[in-house]
Amino acid sequence: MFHTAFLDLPALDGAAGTVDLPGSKSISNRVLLLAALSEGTTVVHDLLASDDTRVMLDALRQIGCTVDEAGSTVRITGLGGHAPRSPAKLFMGNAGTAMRPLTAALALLGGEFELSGVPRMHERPIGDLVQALRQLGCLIDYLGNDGYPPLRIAHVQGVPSLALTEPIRVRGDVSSQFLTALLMALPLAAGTQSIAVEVVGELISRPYIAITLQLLERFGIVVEHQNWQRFTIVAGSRYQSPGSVHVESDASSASYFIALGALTTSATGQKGIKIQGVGLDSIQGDIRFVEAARAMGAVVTGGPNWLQVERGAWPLKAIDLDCNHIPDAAMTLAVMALYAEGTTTLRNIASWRVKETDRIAAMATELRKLGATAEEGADYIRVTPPANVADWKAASIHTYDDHRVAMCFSLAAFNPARLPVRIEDPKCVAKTFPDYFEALFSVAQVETSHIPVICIDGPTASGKGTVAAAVAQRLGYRFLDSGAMYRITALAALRAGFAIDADHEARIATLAQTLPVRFEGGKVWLGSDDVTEAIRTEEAGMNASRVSALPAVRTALVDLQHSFQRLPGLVADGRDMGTVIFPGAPLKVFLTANAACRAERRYKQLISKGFPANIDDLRADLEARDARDTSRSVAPLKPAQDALVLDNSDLTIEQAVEKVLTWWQERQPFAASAQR
Ligand SMILES: Nc1ncnc2c1ncn2[C@@H]1O[C@H](COP(=O)(O)OP(=O)(O)OP(=O)(O)O)[C@@H](O)[C@H]1O
Ligand SMILES: Nc1ccn([C@H]2C[C@H](O)[C@@H](COP(=O)(O)O)O2)c(=O)n1
Repeated sequence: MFHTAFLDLPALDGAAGTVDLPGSKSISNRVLLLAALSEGTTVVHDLLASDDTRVMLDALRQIGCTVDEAGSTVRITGLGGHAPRSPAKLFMGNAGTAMRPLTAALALLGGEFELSGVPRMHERPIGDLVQALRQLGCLIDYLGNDGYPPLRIAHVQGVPSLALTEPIRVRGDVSSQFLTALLMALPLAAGTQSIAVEVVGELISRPYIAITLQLLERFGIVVEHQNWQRFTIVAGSRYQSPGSVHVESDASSASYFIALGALTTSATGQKGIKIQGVGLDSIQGDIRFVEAARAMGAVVTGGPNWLQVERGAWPLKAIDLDCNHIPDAAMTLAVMALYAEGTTTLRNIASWRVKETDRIAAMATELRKLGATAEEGADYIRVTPPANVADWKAASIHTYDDHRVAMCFSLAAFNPARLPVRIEDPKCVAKTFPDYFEALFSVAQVETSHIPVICIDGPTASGKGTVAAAVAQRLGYRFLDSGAMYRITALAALRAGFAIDADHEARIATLAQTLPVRFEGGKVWLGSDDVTEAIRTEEAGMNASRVSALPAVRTALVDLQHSFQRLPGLVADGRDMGTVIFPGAPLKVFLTANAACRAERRYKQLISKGFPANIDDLRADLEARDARDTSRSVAPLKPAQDALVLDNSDLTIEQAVEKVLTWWQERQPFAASAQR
């Protein structure tokens, strides 16, 4: 996951390949709650690991369920008729799929609970559910504003006596989660009598209710319904664990990759995008996004657990669609509309206004930043793409702590104007798809020379490794420590019994070409040996300097260094990054510091690691190393012609990092809007 303040996506050319999607959020949280209410142990396979499932799991532990996690498999031993542990304060984050059903279940189970969330959760309505529960006889207080969380459930005496003879009435036109919450909780009270729930107003997002009914059935609860307006929980209903449940992949998450298949082709001739984990027979309503994508031109085929998507009509066809049945996935259509001929209208999406953010306003605002025309109404959005290629703009997309805004706007990186797109706060995707951008990059195609590189070259101990690593971390870019390649080569050569000299040049070069080197978890591996420490000694640095003067060795290491230039970008540190390895890099920094300063830094560095050191010897060594590195015949250490020189003798590390980031920022087309 990218924890950076923003993530810059360079213009992407195409996409092809296979993606495995994470589990469905809707199914995951429903299954967790049903398992918690059941008797016995349920093993849940392929559970989504995300912010929303995390808050549900934490809450279930707090109320007394046993929860054992092993990767994506979770074993839950439910309450099975026992009282939940109380009192308890439960934090629900921004997870509507946890807040609403838990409120209903705990209100019926009895006990004292406070349920709260992030500030946005406290703006998301829950009044209609609370009203329905109060109608039943549950005691629930608002702790902030009426109609909104945080809430207090106040059944100190345990299970409340409930008024079940009359049908329970609940509004269906604000959020279908209110009805889902009641349907999942009411079987707790349906021992001797049937319980009826009547929907007031039109039921929105009906497919989500269908998921609820299907999962209830798997847990032994039969619910009959008449025309989706009246639901009856049959008397004698009891939650029974099915033993194990597999969570299918998230159909809403699939929408980004279905869109990707529809709007891209592959330079390598591969055919489209294959999506694994969810198929045309999915129980999730958002699978009907496939119909909308087909209407826009996508060619979609599929089987029980997979989808294959290829570009069909191009440009895409504009559509006018009632999206009530696919409220979440429909956001992806708004971005696909950027690639359509004409105006796309998405209707009946009033629920967008009470989701993680006001999604209608958010989508309209951000689409306009890209150069599109976006008109918003109370329950619709109308999108007309930029009139010409030249009308596209490089935008910094604000994401409103809304995972879907972040994910669907990543698709704007395929714009015909070849402009980069900045996604602010990319970690918001953690709500449902923590590794979304990694999955996107695994199938996205871009000519390597278009992947941005920042080069930081300079003499030894100037701080370039430290600064380069920090810049890479701030941008979410990969990091290449090219000096490590030479250090490892020297070590491997000595271990193979080769002296580091011209006589052994060819053999060392052959060795370098096939180095079994891996950089993993902050460690450097040579085959199965952890050489992290061994390559960091002063002696190893001097040997690296010697080996790096052999032209054939330099040539042998070129491909390995180039292989680091991958999405979303690279920061490379060394001696010849800007002059030889990445001569087209848009930013080249030559980082220096005076010799006294560098010797002192190295001295402190070694002493802090417990290595003995002498500052005069260190200075003599680094000057000798500088002399060899600058005077060798191939790729000598020197600033590239277009490099910016930064003497950081009097700068702190953070100041040097900020300077490089400022230079980088000045080169970005969306510099101004990123300052928000
Ligand atoms: N601006 C700075 N102020 C103070 N200390 C710094 C500064 N920059 C780097 N250092 C410290 O100097 C030491 C050497 O830095 P670093 O290892 O990044 O240098 P380098 O140029 O990559 O060296 P080499 O080429 O030998 O690998 C580190 O301990 C680092 O924390
Ligand atoms: N791009 C590079 C990187 C390193 N070297 C050589 C010269 C250095 O003295 C030696 C060790 O580098 P360090 O880890 O200290 O950065 O490797 C080079 O020639 N070209």
